[in-house]
Amino acid sequence: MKLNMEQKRIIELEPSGHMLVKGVAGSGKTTVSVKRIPHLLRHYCSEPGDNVLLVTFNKTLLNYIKYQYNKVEDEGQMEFESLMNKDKEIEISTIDSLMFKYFIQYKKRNKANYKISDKYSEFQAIGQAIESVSKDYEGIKILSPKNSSFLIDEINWIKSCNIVDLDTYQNIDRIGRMNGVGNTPQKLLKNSDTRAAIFELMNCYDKILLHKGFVDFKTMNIMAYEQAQLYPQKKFKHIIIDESQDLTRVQLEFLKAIYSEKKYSSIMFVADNTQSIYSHSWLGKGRPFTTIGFDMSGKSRILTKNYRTTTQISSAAYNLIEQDDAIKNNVDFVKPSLIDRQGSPPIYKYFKDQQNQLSFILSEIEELRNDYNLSDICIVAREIRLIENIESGLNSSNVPCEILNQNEPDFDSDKIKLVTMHSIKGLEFKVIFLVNLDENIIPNTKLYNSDDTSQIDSEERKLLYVGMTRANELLYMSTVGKPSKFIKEIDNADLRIKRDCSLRPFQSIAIPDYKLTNQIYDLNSKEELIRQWIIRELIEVYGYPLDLLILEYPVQNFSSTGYVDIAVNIFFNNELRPYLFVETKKFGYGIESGLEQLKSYMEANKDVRYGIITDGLEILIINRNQEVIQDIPKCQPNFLPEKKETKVYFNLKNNRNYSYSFEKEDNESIDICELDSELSIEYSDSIKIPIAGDVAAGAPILVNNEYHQFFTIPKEWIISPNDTFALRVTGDSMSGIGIEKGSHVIVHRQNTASNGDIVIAIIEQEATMKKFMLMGDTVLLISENPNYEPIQMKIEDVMINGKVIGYFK
Ligand SMILES: Nc1ncnc2c1ncn2[C@@H]1O[C@H](COP(=O)(O)OP(=O)(O)OP(=O)(O)O)[C@@H](O)[C@H]1O
Repeated sequence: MKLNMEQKRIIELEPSGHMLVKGVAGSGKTTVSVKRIPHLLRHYCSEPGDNVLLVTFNKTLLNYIKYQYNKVEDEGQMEFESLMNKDKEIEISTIDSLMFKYFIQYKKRNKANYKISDKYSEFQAIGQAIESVSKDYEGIKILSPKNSSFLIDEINWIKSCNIVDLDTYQNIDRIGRMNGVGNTPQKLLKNSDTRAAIFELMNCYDKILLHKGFVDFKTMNIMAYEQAQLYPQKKFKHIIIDESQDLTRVQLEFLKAIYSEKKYSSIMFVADNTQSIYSHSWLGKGRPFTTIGFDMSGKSRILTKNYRTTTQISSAAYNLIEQDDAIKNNVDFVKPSLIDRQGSPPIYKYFKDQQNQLSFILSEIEELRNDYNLSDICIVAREIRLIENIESGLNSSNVPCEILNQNEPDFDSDKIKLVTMHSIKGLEFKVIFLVNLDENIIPNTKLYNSDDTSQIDSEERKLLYVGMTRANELLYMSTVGKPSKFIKEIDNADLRIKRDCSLRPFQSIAIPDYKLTNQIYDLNSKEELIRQWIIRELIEVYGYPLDLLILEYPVQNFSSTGYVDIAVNIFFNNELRPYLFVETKKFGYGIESGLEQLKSYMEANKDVRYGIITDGLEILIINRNQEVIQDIPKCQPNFLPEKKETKVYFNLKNNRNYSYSFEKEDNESIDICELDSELSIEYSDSIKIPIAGDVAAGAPILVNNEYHQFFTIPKEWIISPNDTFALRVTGDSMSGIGIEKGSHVIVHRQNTASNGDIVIAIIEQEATMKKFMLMGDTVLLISENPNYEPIQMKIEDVMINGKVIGYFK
């Protein structure tokens, strides 16, 4: 991997206290964090005890980082490996395990043997606390057992923010609240009895837990922080905090407490707020670094290029961010810049039921096995139960798979990995299936309450964004039943209906936008929706002009006539003939029955080359031999009527042949090449020459003066603009030199001629074109066609009207 300039600069930056590295998903934040370690060890850890700590958010990410190191075998990496093993100057740890060690010391110091509470004891404790506190707070509706989840969540939030007194709680902006239950307590107003009651409830709840020998996880964090402040066992000269946007205030303050600030020390926050998916996080909610005592002005670096995913996947994922003002307006928001890594756009599939989704996953995996290892594939869902469903489906079909174990994940095992959206943070796989992107699942509406649904939407949207940006190469997204509202936020043009196919997923079209309505029997039919979608795709994606499409195209099959839903015609040798037949069924109807019909239509028509059958969900494309092909053939220029006309012009001024092309609809744009040369000829100016009429190259006819049509030719080809005109040839007496009936000659008006000139001669008020030859006092007018005899005339009977200076062959 060749690091970019900014990545290199960050890795090699001279440590000078706090700094921030912001970056978009896949921009190399983790890569930079990890590669900075050997640099710090080598150059900025010279004193005994100097050390480096890399903190990650979760265990999977921690193991992933370690795994990445074992995998890479380049020279620098080996050096790093040896550094890692040599001594204890470096520690890579999760924030939880670091804090837990301090909690143990806290317990020892206080001679207490607290255990971390489980969910059951917490719910029991909150029930008792509600009962007790509500006596003193009559009329505070929130103190009800039905709000237990909400209240526990609020207590956890208070502790996460390290709010230790009521006054602070009464006055703090409550950002990022979730309740965890469907029913919804009212807004928690500042300086209210409700807040006072909750604070009291927290104290009571803690006492009840403590009485049973428990502290909850967030209290454990506070105890660890207190221990680190008072008795920091080991301080670190350099701390790098990956995914720092997800940490709570207590966790951040804890890290500050174990940071040893001295000359050339550093604490580097690595963050991407678009990936902040935890409601209790501190910085991810848009709070400035000054709230934790750091002023980041002039101390932040930005990485904008997403190296992980293809341009197509990045663009599709970014649609979600575009919809979210809260994310875009965040001070630390970084807009991704695309790198040119082309690949397939994400594939979006809709399914009626779980079984169909599973069958699709199984059949795709079967295909993918040709190009990928099973360990390259990861299936991701919002909830663990959904992952377990897929796991059991894969197991029943004997497809090796495993739910990624947080503690000892085996990234290499030849098994498909299954993981929740929360745990896939920081990881990446070549192929990702995001399954069950269904209504109520994402956003998880169970988390909604009355006043902060947009906050929850924002968090859930980021979760989907995180999931989408984990894919290196291929991303599948699927829905069972009603799709998540986030799917609509992704531009349909950024999605595809299947692999290696340009067709975009079905989208309904409003009746006023229907095409070819004069050919439709029933505008309201369900089939018409599908037909109009395919018509739009044929035009917009595959480039077929609307006027080549015919609806209800008749096909004669023995004695009966069938009607194909859409026939796409093409021009073949300037003749229209059907090329594609499309049969459509109503949405989700299935394509089996239609396929047989399509095949019979194709057999009955000898011209058609391809057939398509679709019900908006499934699509099958077959060729003439009834073989399945992946994509609909695109419209080719030679399928269309010729727009350009090319003639050969023979210029009698220099005796050279030119290829002369012009647009049929705009004959002023011309293209001229010397014949047999591809190179266009530059000419200084062009001029419009009127077609003055016909000239019979056989029997002479009258030259008239009505100029309706023109030729555009280079000025260099003529003698004088005002004396030049063109005539259409109606006879064949000059065919021997290539002046055929129907072609045109360019004439310079003059009344003299030299021997050998081709002239327009007026004889008895009629024009004729002949070769001029003066013989004494008679003129010979010679045809270039052995069928015609020369005409001999007295010189006074012949009037020369002009000389041919060139002609189109
Ligand atoms: N300069 C580079 N050239 C090529 N690949 C790179 C470069 N920098 C990073 N990558 C690759 O891009 C992918 C993403 O890198 P990394 O995981 O460090 O990004 P990140 O910013 O931490 O992502 P996220 O925040 O989404 O977890 C990795 O596969 C990494 O190897």
